[in-house]
Amino acid sequence: MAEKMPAIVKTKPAYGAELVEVDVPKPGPGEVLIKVLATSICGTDLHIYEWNEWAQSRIKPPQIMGHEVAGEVIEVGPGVDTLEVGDYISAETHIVCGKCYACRHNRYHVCQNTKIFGVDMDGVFAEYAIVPAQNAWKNPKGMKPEYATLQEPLGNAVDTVLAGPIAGRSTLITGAGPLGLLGIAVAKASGAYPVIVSEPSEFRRELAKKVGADYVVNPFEEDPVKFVMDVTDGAGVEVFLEFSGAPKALEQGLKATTPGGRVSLLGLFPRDVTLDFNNLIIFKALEVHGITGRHLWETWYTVSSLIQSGKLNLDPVITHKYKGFDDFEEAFELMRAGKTGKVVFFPHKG
Ligand SMILES: NC(=O)c1ccc[n+]([C@@H]2O[C@H](COP(=O)([O-])OP(=O)(O)OC[C@H]3O[C@@H](n4cnc5c(N)ncnc54)[C@H](O)[C@@H]3O)[C@@H](O)[C@H]2O)c1
Ligand SMILES: C[C@@H](O)[C@H](N)C(=O)O
Ligand SMILES: [Zn+2]
Ligand SMILES: [Zn+2]
Repeated sequence: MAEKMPAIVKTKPAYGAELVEVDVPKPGPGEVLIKVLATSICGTDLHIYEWNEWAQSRIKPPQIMGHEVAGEVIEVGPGVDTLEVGDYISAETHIVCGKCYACRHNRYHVCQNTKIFGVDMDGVFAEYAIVPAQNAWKNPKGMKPEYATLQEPLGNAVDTVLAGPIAGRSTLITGAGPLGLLGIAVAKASGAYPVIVSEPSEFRRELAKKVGADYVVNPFEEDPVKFVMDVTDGAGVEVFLEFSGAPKALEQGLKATTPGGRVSLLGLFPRDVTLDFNNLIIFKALEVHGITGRHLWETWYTVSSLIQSGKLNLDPVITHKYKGFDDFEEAFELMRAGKTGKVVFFPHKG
């Protein structure tokens, strides 16, 4: 096996990243080495690439980027008895402590000592990568690598959409970025109707329709609250799923939700948000959920089954596929410009 490999590395504390030759790592105790078959870009990778305030406070270059992955185990480190060479895996990115109050209540998704690979340590934008065995998820052999790598963000979408009843429920999704698009796919596969999507980008509204949205609205040109009221005969939606992180979308979504309805919030807001809590949440008796990460490991079972059911319309979500990493800068710039859904790399060119 090769001793060196190309990897997308955050080399400096500045905008961008570099494609460099690095050593193929050796798995330590409790780790496995995988051959990366597919890996996809997350919004968090973009923040690291752009070197925003959050990245500056958390990332310690030089570091291999990336955390969404599908790969084959090619070497097993000391003490690993749950995996063997040839296993086809994806990975939960949150490395949890198992010891804190949250973990001891089986709330691993909110472990207070969470570390994330590709964020707090080297990641998977490389031909080979290390995965902690405790974070590996075994995939069925037949699952396409381009779907298997999407399971981690799909887990975010599944926890958002399935935080309450969804079948047959009128649903508003704000934001059709990569996560919102996955949310649309999950909502449609789960029987939501009608699914109304509010998204300012025309490109992404078109993608939303391809994935299965029943209605789309441009919130910068039309009032999405009036739009929802018209579609729902004045009732408002039963379910509001926030995937944009835009404060305005949150307010509009709350206004468009029917009294007694359910609100699940995944988008991260860039600043504190001011809201009329009394009229928008309390007097409407809304059920509000904050969503983070994935439930371990219930969410992974659901995601894997949804993919295997064939009911998730993922192909339109994957807008860009790259063999190798040579064009990684183009991929990141397209994503920055909002001209993509999910972007998938297949690191091995052969
Ligand atoms: N809670 C978690 O665990 C978790 C995990 C992953 C991502 N996230 C967050 O989820 C959100 C979605 O992720 P993404 O990668 O799809 O982000 P993204 O920035 O690519 O997508 C956001 C979309 O919202 C749209 N938008 C902007 N203003 C809007 C408005 N007023 N109304 C409706 N839509 C509007 C944008 O055009 C864009 O298409 C982000 O805020 C991200 O930080 C949270
Ligand atoms: C790291 C972050 O981007 C990851 N997708 C999560 O769910 O937490
Ligand atoms: Zn991520
Ligand atoms: Zn913990």
